[in-house]
Amino acid sequence: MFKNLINGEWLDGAAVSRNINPSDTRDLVGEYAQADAAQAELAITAATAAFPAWSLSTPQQRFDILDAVGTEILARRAELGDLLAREEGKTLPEAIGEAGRAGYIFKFFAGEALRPGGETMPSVRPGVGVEVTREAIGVVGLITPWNFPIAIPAWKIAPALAYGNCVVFKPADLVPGSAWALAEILSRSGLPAGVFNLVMGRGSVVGEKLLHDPRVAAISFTGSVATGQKVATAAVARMAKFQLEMGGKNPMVVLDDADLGVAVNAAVNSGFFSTGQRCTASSRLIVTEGIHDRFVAAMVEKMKSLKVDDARKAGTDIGPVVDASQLRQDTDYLGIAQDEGGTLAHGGQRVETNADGAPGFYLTPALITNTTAAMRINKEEVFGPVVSVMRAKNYDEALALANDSPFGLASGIATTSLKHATHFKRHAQAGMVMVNLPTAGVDYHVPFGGRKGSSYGPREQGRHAAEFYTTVKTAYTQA
Ligand SMILES: NC(=O)C1=CN([C@@H]2O[C@H](COP(=O)(O)OP(=O)(O)OC[C@H]3O[C@@H](n4cnc5c(N)ncnc54)[C@H](OP(=O)(O)O)[C@@H]3O)[C@@H](O)[C@H]2O)C=CC1
Ligand SMILES: O=C(O)CCC(=O)C(=O)O
Repeated sequence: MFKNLINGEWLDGAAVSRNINPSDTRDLVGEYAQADAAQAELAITAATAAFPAWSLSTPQQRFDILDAVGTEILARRAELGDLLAREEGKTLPEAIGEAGRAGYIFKFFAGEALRPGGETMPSVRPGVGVEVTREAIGVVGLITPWNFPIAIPAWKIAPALAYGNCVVFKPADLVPGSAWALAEILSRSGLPAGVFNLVMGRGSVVGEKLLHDPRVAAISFTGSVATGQKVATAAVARMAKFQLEMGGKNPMVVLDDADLGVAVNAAVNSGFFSTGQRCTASSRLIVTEGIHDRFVAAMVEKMKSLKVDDARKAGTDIGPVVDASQLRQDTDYLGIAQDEGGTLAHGGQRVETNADGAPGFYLTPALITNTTAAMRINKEEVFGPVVSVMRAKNYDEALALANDSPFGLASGIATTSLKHATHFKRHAQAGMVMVNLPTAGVDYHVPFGGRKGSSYGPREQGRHAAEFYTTVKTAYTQA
């Protein structure tokens, strides 16, 4: 049984959760502790007690710890990637890549611990000096989703610690394995007891405790819009700082002048890789008249070559959906899209067993054509390997359709026109814009986040992470 880490000790939970491999549902990855509210309370108490000393730790101490954690993750990325692929279902190369990304994130924020910055300036009053510095905010509650079981925890935990905060980390119940492995590395890193706490357990129990405890100064959340709204309501009620990364309905515009191969590769990658379970996935393809039919035909040809199989098997392009509930959501939307008048051009078949006969949550990637902006398939996040195509008369209509969404995370365009690429970068209503690239698969050293219903609060990742994990102090001194 894998236990929770609270105040430097490994503790049994109040219950046990079974971590199941979605590629083969007979395979039990492990049994993991599930905390109750009392155990979450213990973790918050430990983090609160550890904060005064940790917030005053030196940049060297923080650098050494975070750098060592990054080094170990990178050295073990194949093993950590294997565990990740086994519990979440993304392919082994994707999972190893994600583990590597987590390692580099720790190294990036190790460096940031050495670059605290600050400003000094004269006051407008004679003889007075002004210093502007950043300080840690306190205990932060980190609530993460299942689709990036090690990278998202890393990009919340590493900056939190780098800037001197103490952490209570609640991973998604579906993927405790990667979270536990990361916590185990952190437990040997030299962090004082209580600075980092792992509290595996249900969102409705542990997550809710973090939202409502007045000692938790800030909440960083990634997950669904519905839960994000709960986080916001609870945090505002007690004036806690919060940051939300939620859904996307990311468009990719394909213009007549696009390189067909580039456009198809970008659309297949960002629509279907990681089984479409990325908030940055391109789920709306907006294609201009002159290339529409050639593009759809090339997409279908490419999709025929995609191998849907066990996530850890060599040659698999698309692993299973994460669980039965997400699979139901995906197939429900396939039905909704067709009922609304869309055409299932390819895929969308439920596959009960993989090539070796193992039962899993397999679904072949689906392309739905003849859709319009009014359809639910173009408004609501599916979070699976389901992509729709809309026709546009020209660039202007394509841009308008791309921006016609309650979400605004990532937006892409495939074009060889510098004029259109430049205009799109300026006018796409999204936090991230990609030209001739997939909308998914972002760098780890630059800001990540969106607009409208996708995100709320300061950006994550890169140097911008300091905005959330620190608070600004302005000090005046009369000489
Ligand atoms: N933007 C993104 O990256 C993601 C978007 N999604 C979207 O969300 C849909 C549903 O996925 P799901 O996993 O249910 O997403 P949730 O928003 O329910 O889960 C995200 C995290 O929030 C926790 N949580 C759940 N309820 C609460 C609560 N009341 N208070 C505090 N924390 C809570 C979850 O815990 P627990 O796991 O224990 O329930 C998990 O750790 C997907 O189909 C997809 O559309 C999902 C994942 C990532
Ligand atoms: O596309 C990426 O690299 C990141 C996606 C992500 O963070 C998410 O899906 O939650």
